[in-house]
Amino acid sequence: MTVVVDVDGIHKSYGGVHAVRGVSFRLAAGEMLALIGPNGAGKSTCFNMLHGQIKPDRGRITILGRDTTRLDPRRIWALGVGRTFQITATFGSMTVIENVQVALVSADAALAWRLGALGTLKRAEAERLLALVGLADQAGRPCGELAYGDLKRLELAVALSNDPKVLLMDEPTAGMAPAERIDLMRLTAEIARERGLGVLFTEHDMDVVFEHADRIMVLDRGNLIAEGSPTAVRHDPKVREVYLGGGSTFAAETEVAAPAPGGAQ
Ligand SMILES: Nc1ncnc2c1ncn2[C@@H]1O[C@H](COP(=O)(O)OP(=O)(O)OP(=O)(O)O)[C@@H](O)[C@H]1O
Repeated sequence: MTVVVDVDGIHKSYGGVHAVRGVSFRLAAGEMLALIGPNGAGKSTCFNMLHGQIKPDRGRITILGRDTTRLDPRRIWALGVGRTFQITATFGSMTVIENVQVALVSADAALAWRLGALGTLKRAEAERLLALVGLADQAGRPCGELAYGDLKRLELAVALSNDPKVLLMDEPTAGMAPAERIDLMRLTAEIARERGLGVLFTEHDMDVVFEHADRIMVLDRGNLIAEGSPTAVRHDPKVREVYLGGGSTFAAETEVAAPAPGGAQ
């Protein structure tokens, strides 16, 4: 097993709030690893530490063999870490393919686009990425006209533009219709397996999690309370307690204890 991310005892507090308490885990190449937990469990804080937006108070993060604990997001991205956002971050006034071209050539290309000179720059590579995510026929449309599900696919293409070995997806399917969610994560899982890409994702939709994660980690109030296969996590008493025993805050997520239709067993 090739370990692409190795997290060792990371902590983060905000004043008196212990957002993340001593979390450790590993992500392997080609693995789909889900990080779940109720609201406020610490998922976003973990993500933000992994991609460098915030620094842990303690602990160590190693990505692709490099200590990234104190690196800024740009340096982490340059190592081969792709990222998608909860809220899509595309340029609405550019065409679909221009968004990917800009990602492929980064800062210089944004200037080229403003000068109207993006032209054929990285066009073939951008076309390949659009084909990979099923958007080849949308390439010339203004990005602002895309349906939300297609925007999410475009974001995936943009995230893959630096040929990452690690992909961090913070609630990738937020705001999507249920069928689109399953499609996006199926596509992501296929790409992950083909390219040996390690994918860490947070997700509130338990059908998506149980259908597509190879392994699931459960956070509760900053602590990693369970970790294992979807079957093991589904039957873990601590997880059931967190999702079912905690009262109304967890009501929206009670599906965790119910068999996911067609989900992994
Ligand atoms: N910048 C901040 N300042 C103060 N407290 C914060 C900050 N960011 C997060 N917290 C607190 O840390 C805890 C963990 O928050 P975090 O956003 O990581 O949880 P989460 O699992 O991602 O929640 P959600 O599912 O609602 O996005 C919460 O109690 C939150 O209020």
